[in-house]
Amino acid sequence: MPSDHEPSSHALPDRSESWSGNPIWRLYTTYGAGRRYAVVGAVATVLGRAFGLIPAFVIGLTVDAIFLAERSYALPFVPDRLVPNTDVGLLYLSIAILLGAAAVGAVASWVEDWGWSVFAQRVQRNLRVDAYERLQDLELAYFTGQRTGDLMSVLNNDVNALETFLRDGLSATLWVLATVVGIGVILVGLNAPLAAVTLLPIPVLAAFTLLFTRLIEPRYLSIREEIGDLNSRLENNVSGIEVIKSESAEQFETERVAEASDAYLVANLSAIKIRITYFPGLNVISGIGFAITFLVGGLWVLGQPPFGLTGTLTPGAFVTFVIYAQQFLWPIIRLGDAVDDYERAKAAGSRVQGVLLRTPAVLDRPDARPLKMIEGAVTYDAVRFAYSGEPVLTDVDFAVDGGETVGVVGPTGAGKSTLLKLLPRLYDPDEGAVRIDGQDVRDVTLRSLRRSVGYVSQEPFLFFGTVRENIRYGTFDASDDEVERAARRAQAHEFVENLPDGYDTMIGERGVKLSGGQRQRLALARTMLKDPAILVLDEATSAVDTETEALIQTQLAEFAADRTTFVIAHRLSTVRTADRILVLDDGRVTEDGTHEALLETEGLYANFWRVQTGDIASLPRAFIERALRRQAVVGADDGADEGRAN
Ligand SMILES: Nc1ncnc2c1ncn2[C@@H]1O[C@H](COP(=O)(O)OP(=O)(O)OP(=O)(O)O)[C@@H](O)[C@H]1O
Repeated sequence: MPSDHEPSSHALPDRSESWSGNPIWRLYTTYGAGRRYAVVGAVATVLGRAFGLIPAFVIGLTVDAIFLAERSYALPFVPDRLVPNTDVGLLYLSIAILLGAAAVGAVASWVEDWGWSVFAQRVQRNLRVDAYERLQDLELAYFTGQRTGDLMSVLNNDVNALETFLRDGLSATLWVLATVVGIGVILVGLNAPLAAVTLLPIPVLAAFTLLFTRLIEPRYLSIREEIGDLNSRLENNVSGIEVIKSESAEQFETERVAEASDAYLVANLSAIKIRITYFPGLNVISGIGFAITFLVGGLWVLGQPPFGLTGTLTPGAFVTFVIYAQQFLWPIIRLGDAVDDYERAKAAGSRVQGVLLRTPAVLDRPDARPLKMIEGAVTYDAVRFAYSGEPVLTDVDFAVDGGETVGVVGPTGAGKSTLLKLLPRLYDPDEGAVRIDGQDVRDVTLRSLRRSVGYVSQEPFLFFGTVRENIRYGTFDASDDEVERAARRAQAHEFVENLPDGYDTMIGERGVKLSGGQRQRLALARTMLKDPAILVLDEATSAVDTETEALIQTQLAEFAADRTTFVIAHRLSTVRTADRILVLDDGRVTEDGTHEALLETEGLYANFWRVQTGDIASLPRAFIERALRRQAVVGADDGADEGRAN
């Protein structure tokens, strides 16, 4: 079995492939590297089946040769000299063959399960790792447009459905084929016309199964969608449990979960109705087939063969026919299961493929080179950007010299975060270009770009793990001393030291045990440890108290002195000392200058300053009216931001 860290032995599927054709086949051709295990499983399946068919044949032979003396005891592939010449000796031989067949069958069954399971588990492992790798390569916009639960269900349920089919479905299909072919060959050898009667239900069963697949396929697709919905709801609620509790929304959420569960139930029931009709249908068809074999064979043994059939049918051969005809039932039910697994796997396969083959909107160009950082000058050149529809940034033009500290301020929703997310290519502009030291960020490798740009967001994400692991995240080779130094600079060291296990304290899945300000300081420490040439602080200290912020500012001033730094802030004291301040309003840079210069301009910045220094009385009427209008718009878009400053 592969270890957890076994490197994939296959290349990731080519994104430029066209995705027509059967998704399971495509996935098999890409991920079937462990098919030698499947081959072992397949050989064991066929061998097990061959030995499983021996008893019915030997019982028939024993009846005819020993009890009725109607034919000689002739075993295929066994020389006559090895066959005893007394009836009791022959009986012992029959029993020995039956026991031997059972023993070989048991060993074959073990090997069969082992081979198919190892094969399917390896496919599952590689497919999941690749699907995850491809998923995380996709652009940020893909994730914001998808629900987490949906993505989780692709990586979990869908990958598992494929594993189930490869483990059980494929082996069952082969098992059925081996059984039908094996029984067919033996029966034709014993009595061809009666064999034709016994095998008659097979085409009928095939047609019935085809009808089943047509009916069930769309239902399985909708089950997959509903389970995605349900997972999303559950995931969302577990993450938002604090809000649910504080808003006493338990009843409301239970109802929403019930609704999603109802939809899943309805989708499942619709498939179940088809499935539970299918299996009895199979039984009825094979039961009728069995009855016909019994009737024709029975009449024949009685010397009255119907339909003008001629020749003789010995009672022993009839017993063999009857046992085999009954044995059809199991393979057919297994076939039903296999078809069922196949349909689920096909629905799952097309969703997994959707992730595997999706081309990221933001990716390295074929000729991308590492970023050559010279002084860290940043230029935005006629940049336009929209998430979808409404433009968020319009004709943004500015140039920042290497080493400058630039404050970015503006009303909520003006596009400040968006503006700076274009720098590490979390999004690409629709028009214009963002350049670092003259190089378009789209022409350099993402890896080198993102190593050079440190982005500390307003709501930092902490991973489940220790404080140390969280600070070291991204700079995995940093020493403990370096981690501590970064924490000191971010004013995090003291509170970390006071945690129960200091730097080794485990923090919750999203750092829930830490305050907002503490989380921000850890995120800041993480970026300081990374030591990027360009630093973007997006409201990175907004949750920190003013006293701690003042301490952070002193450290930051030193840290930012020799690197280009952008500081997005609502609290203007945070950017007051910046070399330059850009004012963004409605997606455009409307003011650009030092704090003093902007105050003199008497524009938006000067009014913000008045608000923050409590000089409300001298605010121009137009500013207040505009702010009220903007609040109405932003409030309609995003109620959470309503109470913010500015
Ligand atoms: N992922 C997204 N998908 C779609 N629209 C978005 C997305 N992120 C932001 N927006 C929209 O883009 C606009 C600008 O958002 P942005 O976060 O850049 O503003 P901001 O100036 O940083 O605001 P704030 O001061 O409130 O943080 C807003 O109207 C917002 O609703």
